[in-house]
Amino acid sequence: MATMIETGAPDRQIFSAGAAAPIELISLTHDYGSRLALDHLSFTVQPAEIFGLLGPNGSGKTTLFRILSTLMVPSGGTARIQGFDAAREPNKVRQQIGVVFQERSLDLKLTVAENLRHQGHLYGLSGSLLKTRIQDSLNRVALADRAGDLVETLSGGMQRRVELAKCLIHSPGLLLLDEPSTGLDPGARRDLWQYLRLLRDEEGVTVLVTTHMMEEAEHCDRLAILSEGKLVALGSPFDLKSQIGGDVVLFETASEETAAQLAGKISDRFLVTAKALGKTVRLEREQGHRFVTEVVEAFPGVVEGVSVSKPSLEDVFIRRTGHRFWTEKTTGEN
Ligand SMILES: Nc1ncnc2c1ncn2[C@@H]1O[C@H](COP(=O)(O)OP(=O)(O)OP(=O)(O)O)[C@@H](O)[C@H]1O
Repeated sequence: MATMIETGAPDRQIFSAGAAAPIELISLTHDYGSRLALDHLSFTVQPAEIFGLLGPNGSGKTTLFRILSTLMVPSGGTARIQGFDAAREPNKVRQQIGVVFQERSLDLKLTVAENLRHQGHLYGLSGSLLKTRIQDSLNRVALADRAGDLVETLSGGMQRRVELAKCLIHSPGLLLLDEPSTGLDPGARRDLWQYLRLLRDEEGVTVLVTTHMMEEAEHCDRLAILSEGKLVALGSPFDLKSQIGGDVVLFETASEETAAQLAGKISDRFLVTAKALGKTVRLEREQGHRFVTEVVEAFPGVVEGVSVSKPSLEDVFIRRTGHRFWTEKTTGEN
């Protein structure tokens, strides 16, 4: 994946030269009364990249998604889509985007083609042009042979692909997908990502996905990681993880108090930054396995469990925010 990003990115940048960015956020802010949901977000999404918005519950993904899809006007700052202001020029923006919401938007009692036909009519398409677009859209998601079937007879994964075909009917350059893998089994997820990559590679479509799943975020070319409405990290999954040196080492202890004490002792003795997260002590270190032995020998009887691993996106989140991606209240959802 990393190699593909490295070789693909320069081409995409050449492709983007001179054109308006698919998405440009300038100090974008939104509050719901006293609650600040988006806090001065600024970043740009490049043409023909799959861009992920990753964040835990309440980080602001849905709020941003609703602003980009013109369902909501931000309280401050600017969101531009292909150069158009999402708040001031919503109709122009809608022509540029295809949106797939989490909730199903298909009519189960109609056929696949009928669903697409209705969508085409909403965009002013008709006659032979609409017919061609329906055919093309279904070809793109490998469902042309199911055009005449009732949607209710398709599997969940196929229905998700019809949603994708539906949002492609007016040939948008930018797709906005809200938690696209929700409810899909692993095989259907793989298929979905394969179609997104095809759209990116063969048609230069830009894709923005929101997700709270690390494994899904790993598929993206670049990510914006949000926490409490703030941008805490921006970059490719590979680069973000590379910024964390060595291994991530976790020591489990019996209590939060023990973890806090152990973190202090490890920091003092070994001159590393060890942090207590609940009952766990976390640190980053080259040669993690060797270091584990040193710590266990130095502080006998305190460590109840150990893990050593390569940095993950969760580690990036912890490094940038100082807390876990999933708090005690939300664990179990991931
Ligand atoms: N209609 C609303 N009224 C008041 N506060 C809201 C409203 N919608 C969202 N919020 C608050 O704004 C913040 C961001 O919420 P948002 O739904 O954008 O997060 P999210 O990242 O999409 O979360 P999730 O993954 O749970 O969908 C949260 O603190 C949430 O409680």
